[in-house]
Order: sequence, then C-alpha cells, then structure tokens
Amino acid sequence: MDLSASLLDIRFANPLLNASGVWCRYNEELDGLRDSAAGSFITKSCTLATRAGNPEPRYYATPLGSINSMGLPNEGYTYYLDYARAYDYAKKPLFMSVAGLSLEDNLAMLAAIRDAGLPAVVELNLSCPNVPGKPQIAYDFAAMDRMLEATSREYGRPFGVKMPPYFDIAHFDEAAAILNKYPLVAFITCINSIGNALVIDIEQESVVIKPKDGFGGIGGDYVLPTALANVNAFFRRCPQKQVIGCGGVKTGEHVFMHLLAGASLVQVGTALQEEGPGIFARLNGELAALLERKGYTSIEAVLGKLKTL
Ligand SMILES: O=C(O)c1[nH]c(=O)[nH]c(=O)c1I
Repeated sequence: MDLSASLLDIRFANPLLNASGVWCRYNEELDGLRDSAAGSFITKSCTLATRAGNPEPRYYATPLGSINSMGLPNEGYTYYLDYARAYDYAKKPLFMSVAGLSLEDNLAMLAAIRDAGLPAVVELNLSCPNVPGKPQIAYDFAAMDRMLEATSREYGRPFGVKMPPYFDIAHFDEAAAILNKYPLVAFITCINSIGNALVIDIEQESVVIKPKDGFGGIGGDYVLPTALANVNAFFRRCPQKQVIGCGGVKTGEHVFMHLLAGASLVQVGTALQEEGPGIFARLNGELAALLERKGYTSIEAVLGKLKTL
C-alpha cells in the first residue's frame, strides 16, 4: 500500500510523525524517531536559552489520555539547530518546533534557522498552555497577527503554525482570516493540547501534577473529536494552505479520520509517549489494512473527502 504523503514540495513515505514535545527533547530520542517507521519527525519546541521547565510531577497518563504542564523544558534552540545541521535529510524530513517566549526571541531564532539554510521545516508554536504568565498567543488574535506579520517578514520562507483548539465557529473564522493574510504560513497544525484541564485522583483526593495547582493540557482520547473539528475547520477555511492533524491518534482508524478531515500529515502525542516509537509501525500497518479493505490505493485519495449529511 502506498502511504506516501506530501507537504510543501516534500515527499513523505507515510503521513505519521510525533507531536512536538513527545520523544524529542534529546538527541537520543530524536534518533529513535529517525530510526522508527515514522515518515518524519519534529524537535521539542525550543526557546532562546535552555529551560528546566516546571516542577515535577508534570506529566500524568490516565485511561483516557494524558495531562501535562511541562513548562517548555528544552535544550535551547542551538541544540536543535546543531541536530538539524548534522542530520542526513535523505532518511526522512525533519521539522523544528520554535516557541520563543517573546516576539524578539522568535525573530532571533528564526533568523538563525533561516541563515543556516537547512531543509528542516519550521513549525512555529503559538499554543503552549503551560508557561505561567504567558497566555497562549493564538488566543489573543491581535498578538497572533503581530507575531505572524513579524515572523513572516523575518523568516521569509514557508513555515507552519501549531494552533490551540478553538471551540467557537466565530473563532475558527477569525483565526483563519488572520492566517490567510500570511502566504508564508504554508501549513497549520491542529491541535495542541486542550489547555488548563484538571485531573483528580480520588484515592489521594488530589490533583495529579504539581505545576499550576494541577491545571494542565490534556491529550489522548479526550481530544479526538475536538482535534478533528479543528483540522476540518481550517481545511475548509484555508484552501491555499495544508493542515497537519494532531490529537487523539492511537489507531490506524484515527489516522484515517484525520485524513478524511483534511490532514496532509498526522502527528501522534500521548499514544507515542505511552507506547514508544514502535507505535509508528503499528499505525502504518493498521492504516494500510484499512485502506486496503476500503479499496483505496493511496492516502491522497482520502485527503479531505469527509462527507456531510
Ligand atoms: O508544557 C509544555 O512544554 C507544552 N505542553 C503542551 O501540551 N503543549 C505545548 O506546546 C508545550 I511548549
């Protein structure tokens, strides 16, 4: 079965990759994704300087998914830029996630990445929900507009954005209208975790993570319908752009749903954290079997074909 996918003018052996933040902070983890059956992979969102992140426990898995308030722990952008310099792109495409704590930090990192002139594709994170005192950029439309105007101008090459979930049609409309102002925003990754949820352990009668009184972003089964809605909402509203799906993927059927909704590539977060990089071989096998059963010969034939009633 031909699982090949494309984004920008790049070919992928299959549509799967990790969600930024999962299995991608350190070189050894990145090499694990490089050597997995994933079609591509992405680095942990980076900041100008290294960050330890929030106090632990800051990640917790439940039967329905996960909650995290990592707090943007990362090795600093030069660490990931070094990885991208040394990397052999003939193996599979590499993405770099960038999440500066300010517009100026994003401009500095993007200028350095631009000047390095590497094939790595940038995903600008506008949706980290876990840095205390730093509201999500993509929930402040004016700030997002300013960020995209400045970063488009500075970077000067196609890049993507990592979006939070929206829950209101008017917000889909307004966010898409802003994204459509920037032709260099070539793809939209929907969704980041659903921010500031609360998981409670009834035995301990307590929250389960330490930062922010237990408030954190959730992923996994909890978020699949919201992720699919956001993928489809931006797929419908941004015909000149591509969408990467992220959220709730644990089986080949979930990958198929994201493709139907309009995703060109599909990221895996919580399920990768829980199962490890071996998940990509399983998901590709399940997706191929599903396509076979349905009589499809490529995933391009599925992309965006969701029917309405
Ligand atoms: O807490 C984090 O590091 C984090 N956690 C998330 O769930 N999404 C993000 O974009 C980030 I930057």
